[in-house]
Amino acid sequence: MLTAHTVAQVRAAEEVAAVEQGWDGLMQRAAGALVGHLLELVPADETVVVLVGPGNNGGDALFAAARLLERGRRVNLCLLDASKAHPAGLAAATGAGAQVVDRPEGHRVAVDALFGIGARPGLTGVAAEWAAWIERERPCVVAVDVPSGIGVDDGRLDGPAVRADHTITFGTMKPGLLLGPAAPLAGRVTVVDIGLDLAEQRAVESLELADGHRFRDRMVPSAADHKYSRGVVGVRAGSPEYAGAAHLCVAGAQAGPAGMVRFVGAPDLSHRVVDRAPEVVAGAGRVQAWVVGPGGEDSAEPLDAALADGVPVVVDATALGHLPDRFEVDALLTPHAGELAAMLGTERAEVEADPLAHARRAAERWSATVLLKGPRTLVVSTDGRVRVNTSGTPWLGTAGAGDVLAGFAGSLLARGLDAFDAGSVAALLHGLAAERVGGPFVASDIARALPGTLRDFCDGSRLMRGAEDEIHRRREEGRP
Ligand SMILES: NC(=O)C1=CN([C@@H]2O[C@H](COP(=O)(O)OP(=O)(O)OC[C@H]3O[C@@H](n4cnc5c(N)ncnc54)[C@H](O)[C@@H]3O)[C@@H](O)[C@H]2O)[C@H](O)CC1
Ligand SMILES: [K+]
Repeated sequence: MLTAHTVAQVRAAEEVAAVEQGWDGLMQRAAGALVGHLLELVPADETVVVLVGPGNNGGDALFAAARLLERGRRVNLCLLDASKAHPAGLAAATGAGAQVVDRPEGHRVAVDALFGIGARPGLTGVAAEWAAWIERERPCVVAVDVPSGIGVDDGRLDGPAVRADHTITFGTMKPGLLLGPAAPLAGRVTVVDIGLDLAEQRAVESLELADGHRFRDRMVPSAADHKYSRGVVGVRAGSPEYAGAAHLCVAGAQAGPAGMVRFVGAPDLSHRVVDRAPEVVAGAGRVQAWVVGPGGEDSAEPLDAALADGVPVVVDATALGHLPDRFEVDALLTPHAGELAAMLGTERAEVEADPLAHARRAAERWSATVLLKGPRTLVVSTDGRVRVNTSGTPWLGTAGAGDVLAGFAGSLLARGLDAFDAGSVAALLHGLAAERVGGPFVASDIARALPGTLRDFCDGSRLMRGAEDEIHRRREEGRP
């Protein structure tokens, strides 16, 4: 599981680490880690330009520049404000032979050390000009700690920011490297250890395939299980206009760990669902969770009927327009940005600019877990926990993908996961299934890939196969 911490949490952990390592020690450790990655990332014959800001972020990079020069690399410096550049770092870099240049133009590799976690979002003046040069010329950019100018705690963009290919971040991920419009600006992120202890701090989390062991026992049936003990998931989805949504939601529900899918809808739609998926039981009956809304009629009735059962519920699409004042059951709301905007009476662009704040607001407002779909799907619980999903591909922007997701999440809920786990595991596996298929694909392909993805998640077999392959490769190459 990846974890990201806020600026305040990092600052507090730095204070503790500095008692042992000293502030200089911390900075040297950050610089050392940075050098190691730069030596790997930057071709030996390239001259690197380091964009140096006024704080410790610039300091990290100046000490790294000195060490690069000692290793025979060529480094130029662009100083945002020569009078404010970290004095000892600047002395070290220039002492090792770094040249100060006025402009970054002409370089093909840049290190972005303008601002780190001390930054306000949005660059101005010369820093904004240098960010514009990066946009225009697209040099390879390695960002130090964070791409300068992003909203570190929330992933907001408030004006220009640096677009990086790689980010070497210290001690922990930062929320802005994972979520919101800022996340894509970080490129590939590497977390390096500088001795910060954040283990006890609540983090923004991101599940990975390797986290299956946390959920395995709650999903894989035991020898004593039967279809009812595995959980029954009920689906109220589809309409004459959107019959396909019923099929896709059912397909998602069938791909999950529950033992049975029940479908409730108009008689001819029910017949069509059962014709296509003979394992489905049509008609009302006991369920452990409901999925309501995909392609459904714009009416309050399906959600009201589901809520009357008092079991957990996934609420999607049209049902999001008929929410109760507050949920009394464990509920997972699965809007995209447009739907969340409508729920909160705001604009889609507002939600896209600050997804975390809006998802939080809705979770509080309705006392429900909110899964906000997007390139980085967010899951926010009623008690403020946050998970961000990083799996998936842009091919997932395809009709019906959300119907499959809602059904699959419903199956996890029926199996006994709470809404936070069900939503975040569903988003992870939905994205991994998409990666597995490759794309282009249709939503049914995702539903078909989900059972194998779920199995790999639970038994770790793909990981083990990956590790075995790696061991085999190393042996063949005579490596340890
Ligand atoms: N504390 C340590 O010893 C360590 C820090 N590390 C690195 O340091 C940065 C954080 O450094 P800090 O000096 O606190 O802040 P910045 O370098 O990010 O910049 C602060 C400086 O810039 C001004 N400023 C901020 N935003 C803007 C803006 N948008 N436009 C103009 N000016 C801005 C602000 O007022 C300050 O004066 C951290 O990220 C690490 O890279 C290491 O981790 C080692 C330990
Ligand atoms: K930076």
